[in-house]
Amino acid sequence: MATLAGLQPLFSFGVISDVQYADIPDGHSFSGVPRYYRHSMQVLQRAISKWNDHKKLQFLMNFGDIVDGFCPKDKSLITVQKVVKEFDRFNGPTYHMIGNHCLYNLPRSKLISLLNMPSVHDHAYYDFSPCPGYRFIVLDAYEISTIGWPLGHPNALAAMQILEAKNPNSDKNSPNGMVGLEKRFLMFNGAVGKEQLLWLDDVLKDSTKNEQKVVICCHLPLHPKAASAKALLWDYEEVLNLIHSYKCVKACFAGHDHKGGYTVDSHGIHHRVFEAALECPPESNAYGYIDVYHDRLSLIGTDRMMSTEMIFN
Ligand SMILES: Nc1ccn([C@@H]2O[C@H](COP(=O)(O)OP(=O)(O)OC[C@H](O)CO)[C@@H](O)[C@H]2O)c(=O)n1
Repeated sequence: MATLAGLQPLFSFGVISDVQYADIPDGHSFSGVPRYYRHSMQVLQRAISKWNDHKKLQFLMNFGDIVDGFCPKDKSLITVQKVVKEFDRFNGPTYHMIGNHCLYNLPRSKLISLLNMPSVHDHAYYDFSPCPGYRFIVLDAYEISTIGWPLGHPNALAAMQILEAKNPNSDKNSPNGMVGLEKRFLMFNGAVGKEQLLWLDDVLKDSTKNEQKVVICCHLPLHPKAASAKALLWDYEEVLNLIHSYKCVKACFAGHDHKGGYTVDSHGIHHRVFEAALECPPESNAYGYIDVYHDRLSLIGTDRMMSTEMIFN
């Protein structure tokens, strides 16, 4: 059936990021931005109701940081379960990503099962195809990371080596004295690493063979013009070089940089970073849904989540 705007979407899905719920009083970020730890649950509740009312959303994408690092650690498990239970009110599946705050609370293996991630070999990266012409790839931005791995794990050691080489501060969350894009080498960020890049290459090859358009989802932003340097994936350049060697990737979506952002890169790929639910003052919202067409993605945002029309080259 045709609408005023043209054809009906092929499918639609809901988006939300950085709920960072905790049953603790309001606070603020390290740089002083207000954070509403309890209210973020209400943002999610309102989002779920709206998404269910819509009736035609096929699935949800949650861009990570389901729980905040300040959540008392004896409450981590029940807090994550509480937020997952809220997502479960949606009449369809939710695809989750792991964020740094998730890993401050629980080990990754526990998160992978709690978040019901369709992972293979216990990885927090995976892909799925909601319709024959589209493929979604979910990256794990913390595969190489000092957080979330058991003590002495090779991936944690590799991450520490990177931080030692790139960040001169004793507090590796501090960007003091660091310049430009080098500021991304902070402990609250991470990298996808070589193994995941090889997997990504395989999935992009297969998507190309199957003539599928690809949407990449990652907790950490992949493009410096869509986010501040302090929020970027450590190996964002390797990921960009790889996806630029294919023509199938149409959009990259992320969270983590709470103010949100958007750019179209030199290869026509849309990079959209979603505004955080956590930083919505009482009664305001940050969630949306995306209508997917053959030639574009149309984000319809609520309140603080900016609507964005993403037309393909
Ligand atoms: N200069 C800093 C900044 C942060 N920290 C500590 O690092 C932890 C994570 O920081 P937080 O701002 O909570 O991380 P988010 O994932 O919510 O947000 C990402 C950024 O906005 C990206 O730009 C936390 O414990 C901070 O206190 C720090 O020590 N020093």
